[in-house]
Parts: sequence; C-alpha cells; structure tokens
Amino acid sequence: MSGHGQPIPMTARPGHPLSGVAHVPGDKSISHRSLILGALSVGETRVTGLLEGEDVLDTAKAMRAFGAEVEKQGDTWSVHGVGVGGFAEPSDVIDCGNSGTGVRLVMGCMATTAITATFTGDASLRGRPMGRVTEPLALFGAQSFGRQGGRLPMTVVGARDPLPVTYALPVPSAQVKSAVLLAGLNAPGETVVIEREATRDHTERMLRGFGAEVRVEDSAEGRAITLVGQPELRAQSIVVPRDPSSAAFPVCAGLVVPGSDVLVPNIGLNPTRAGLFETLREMGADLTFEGLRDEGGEPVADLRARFSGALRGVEVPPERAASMIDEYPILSVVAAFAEGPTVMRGVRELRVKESDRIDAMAVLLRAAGVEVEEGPDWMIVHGRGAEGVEGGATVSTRLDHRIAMSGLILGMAARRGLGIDDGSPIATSFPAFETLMAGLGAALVRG
Ligand SMILES: O=C(O)C1=C[C@@H](OP(=O)(O)O)[C@@H](O)[C@H](O)C1
Ligand SMILES: C=C(OP(=O)(O)O)C(=O)O
Repeated sequence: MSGHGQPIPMTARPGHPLSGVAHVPGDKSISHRSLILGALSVGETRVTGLLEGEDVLDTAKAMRAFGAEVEKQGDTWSVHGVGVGGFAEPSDVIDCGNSGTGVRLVMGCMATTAITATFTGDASLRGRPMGRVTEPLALFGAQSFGRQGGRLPMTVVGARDPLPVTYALPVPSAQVKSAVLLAGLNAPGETVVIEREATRDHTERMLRGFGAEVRVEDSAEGRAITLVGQPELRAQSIVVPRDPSSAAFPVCAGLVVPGSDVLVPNIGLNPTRAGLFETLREMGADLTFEGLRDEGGEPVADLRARFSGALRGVEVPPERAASMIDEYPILSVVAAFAEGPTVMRGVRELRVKESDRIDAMAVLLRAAGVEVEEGPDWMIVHGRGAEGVEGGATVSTRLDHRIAMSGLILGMAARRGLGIDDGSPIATSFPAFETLMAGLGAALVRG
C-alpha cells in the first residue's frame, strides 16, 4: 500500500538488560518468492511461516491482480496458480508499497506475457531505480514507460514473442537476477544470468524446487545460472524459514545492551545471507550457533547473543557485502559500541535502498555522538568502545524499516536513549518487532 498512514514516533531507553527467547518472523525474500512461484504454478501451493509484513502482503495482492487465488486458511497461505504464461492483465495499478523486491520480481514475471501493467509504490519506492530491471527486460522484448530516471509509476508492456536472454549483471543484485530468471520462465530456450559476486540464491533454489531445470556453473566471469524456459511449474508445500535479516536486530541488541543474553531460534544460515554473523564473530562478539543442523538442505541454528563488552572494530571484506547487504545499518550500530574503527567498503548499493542508508546511518550516528566518515561506496564508523554512546537525539527514519529498527536498538544501549520520528515502516518486514523487543525487556515507548 502506498504511504504508511500516520507517523509513529518512538523512543528507546537504556538500562534494561535483554533476556529470553525471540522468535523472529518468516524470511521476507522466501515469502515473496513463495507467492510468486505459487502463482506461476499449476495447482495449489501451501505456505506456512509466511512473513505477514506489508511488503509481502502487497505481493499477495499483486498476484491476485494477475489472476492467482491467494488466501489465508488458518496458519497456512494457499495459492492457486495460473501456470507459466497464464497471467491475466490487471484491471488497476499494482501498488507495491515500500517493496523493491516485490515490484522488481513482479515486473520480471509479467514481462514475457502479452499483457500490460502499471506499477507504483510509496514515496520511498518511487525514488528507487527501476532501469536496472527494465533494461534486461527490454532484451526479452518488453517495453517500459516510467518517470525520468526510470522511476515509478511505470507501465510495463509484456513481450508478445519473448526471446531468451543472456545477461551479465552490472550490479550485485538478487532482485535483478531474479527478475531476469522469472522473465525467462515464459521465454523459449535458455535464459542465462551471470553474476560476478554471488547474491542470495533463493530464486535458483526455489525454481528447482518447483520443477524448473536450472544449472549453475562457476566460470572466470562469475556464476552463470541457466534456466530452461517454458517449464510447467508444479505447486509445492513450503515452510518458510525464519529471517536472518530480522534475527539481526535482537542478536545485535543482545550484543550491545549490557547484561543481555538473547536466544533467537531456528535461523537459516544460507551462506548468501549470513555475512553479518561472521562479521560479528570477527568483532569478538559472544555469538554462538547452538544446535547447528541441516533443514531442507540449508544450515539452520539457534543464535545465542550475549553482551561481553569486548567488541572491537574490524574491516569488513567488500566481497562479503552481498551476503549482508541489509545488515549494514544494524552493523553500524554495533560498530558504534565497539573499540576502534569499523571499515565498510564496496557498499554502493546501500545508497539505493528504501533510503540512502549510508547517509541515513551517518546522520543518525553523528546525532548520537559517534564520528562517521563516508564516501560514495564506503563508510567508517569510529567506535566509542569503553566511552559509550551518548544518544539523546531524535532522528528521521526516511520510510526505511531498517533505519528505524537500528535507531531503536542504538537507543537501548546509549546513555540518553534515542528517538525516531516514525516507526511505522517497521511493519513492512517485522510487524512484531515492538512486542518482541519489549518481551525481551527493552524499554520502547511510542511518542
Ligand atoms: O532478492 C531479494 O529478496 C532481496 C535482495 C536484496 O536487494 P538487491 O538484490 O537489490 O541487493 C535485499 O536488499 C532485499 O531486501 C531483498
Ligand atoms: C532493501 C530491502 O528491501 P526491498 O529492496 O525489498 O525494499 C530491505 O528489506 O532491507
């Protein structure tokens, strides 16, 4: 839904150690893909553990607009798909709200069907670049007409006789990779995407799970993913794992709030998503993976985060960026409490998320008394270590859920707490955040 209603000012105060068990919601990336691949399949896909955040609910609405039946029955979501190439033309504008993943993946999966759809979103999404998706979609024969700079609202006219495509990603983006692969579903022959840096691989894995033929080969140019077009996707039963990007918030809170001991069970540690946890361990965090096991071919563990007061700054390897791209805002909060500088390079993509996250975090941390340096694709946070973080400010969250949650966690550990002007975007990815953090003992108030 465009817009988030009334802003919800919130304040986090220090002095309360966090303890207990935090069950975070379902993975956002896998939730979007479950609905989309279910809608492109023949038969009924049943999904449990779906993230019921605004981003994913907007994708559910979009799938209904293209003709799939999507409904919730008890704890299970049911999707009756229309099959590859079976999308109907929506009768109204598709509003993807705050979700880059939603709009880019849905554009991909309609772009090789002879229908037209117009997309929009909230003020944040209308400011984000769509050319990165419409350029490869044009190679299939799709046309697009948007605002200047490739911005929403945008109309996509699907290709009548799509051609298969070979495309080398110019940016490390799983959203672009996925849009091209989803478009390739309804093109004859083989569609190939080549990525220099491995990004999250849920689309490849799930396409295989739904019965498509997907090959992955490593070559000198990078990772080549080949999809054989026009498969009949078969409906599946999906259990969505819990989201490591949401787990990052209670985990990092446990590391920076004195006296804390927090358990976050059942978190997927797919290597294309787990870069933050590796980085935190390099910083000397008391973070353990309990009951490490294999579930559905992916490593899963219960994460236990304990405050130790012994965090040190590190240099995050740029090649790790894709595996923790959504976690830099909360990492920069942990870095503020560590001893010495934390250097983050190769993070240009942060500038085109729900907000310019380098700028948003630099402004937030400086307002809290932390020194930050930044450049086009880098940021250095000068950790305060034993001196502690002052806090005390009220900062703008810029329609960005991750900035909002990162600000509140900083406030739980800073001497004078921290206020945010609007916590409403948190509902896009983590609607239970406030209740869950309060359940651990955090002092969070509205206003
Ligand atoms: O494919 C996905 O589900 C996502 C990919 C990432 O975006 P990019 O692929 O644009 O980096 C990430 O930031 C987003 O939250 C989810
Ligand atoms: C970048 C994010 O999401 P999206 O691109 O789907 O809006 C995010 O959740 O941090």
